[in-house]
Amino acid sequence: MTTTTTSTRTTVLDATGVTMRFGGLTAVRSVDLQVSSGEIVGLIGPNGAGKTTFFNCLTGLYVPTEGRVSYKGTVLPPKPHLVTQAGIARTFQNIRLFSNMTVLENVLVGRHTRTKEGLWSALLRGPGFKKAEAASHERAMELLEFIGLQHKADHLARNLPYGEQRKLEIARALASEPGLLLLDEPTAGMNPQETRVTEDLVFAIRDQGIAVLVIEHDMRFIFNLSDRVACLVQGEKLVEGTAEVVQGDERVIAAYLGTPFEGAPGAEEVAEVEAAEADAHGDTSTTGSEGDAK
Ligand SMILES: Nc1ncnc2c1ncn2[C@@H]1O[C@H](COP(=O)(O)OP(=O)(O)OP(=O)(O)O)[C@@H](O)[C@H]1O
Repeated sequence: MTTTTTSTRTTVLDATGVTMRFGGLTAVRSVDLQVSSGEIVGLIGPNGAGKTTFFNCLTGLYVPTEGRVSYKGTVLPPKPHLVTQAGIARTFQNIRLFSNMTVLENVLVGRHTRTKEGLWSALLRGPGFKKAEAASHERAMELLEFIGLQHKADHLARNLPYGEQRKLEIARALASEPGLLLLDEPTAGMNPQETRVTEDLVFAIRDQGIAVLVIEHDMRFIFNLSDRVACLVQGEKLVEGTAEVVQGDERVIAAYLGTPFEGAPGAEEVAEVEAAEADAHGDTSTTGSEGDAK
């Protein structure tokens, strides 16, 4: 359902009650998240909180055990290529470039969901195909210019420095002309200078009308960047709000420091396990544990 959230903004992504279980482990538990056009939303949480699993549910890599994911009012089919076709593109935590292809070819690969020319047209290399090929090439070069890598168009991807490989992944994702871009730890492994450049790049992407949802562990980066931040802890959304709200929430601080807090996700289960362990050791006291809420 596409709803107007402010005067001009519309809901691009609407995830409702998304739950993902792997056997006995609930990696994501009943998470709701909306992203509107023109917005940058940050997704934070300690290691293992379920952030990437949630991304995988949004992009069709996983079929959520429960819940629903809609893009611009249409429920998404759980197939990655159909999700890309619908308008959601992503990058991965671990860079997934075609290392033996050139920089330009990597971006061209990202355009395949937007080229209409079929197999026969490609094999016969007719005028329709040549025209489409030229248009794709032009668009790919524009994107390389946008990320500042046009001068390396014919370099092999594997020869790029790490920071540039991350940028190339973003260009490849943009080549599919998304309305929503999901970035999974875009500054991982970057130095502070590269991180600043990436921050400007994400703002520029947003200014082109693309909504952005970004997972990051670099708190300065995420709080500078995001209009709104959601924090996952043990698969549950603990809090969502502006940088000030989330930064000031004691539960978020506690979750990062591993300090237990009242009502923490999983706290009941931890208490049960502790009680069972204490019973097994013939100890009647269940207190005294300094274990975290994980
Ligand atoms: N395919 C899978 N099968 C079984 N368990 C999984 C699978 N994928 C993720 N998990 C588990 O789900 C939980 C959440 O993992 P996930 O990678 O989503 O966390 P994360 O918040 O992205 O962590 P990080 O910040 O370290 O990347 C972890 O306990 C992880 O081991």
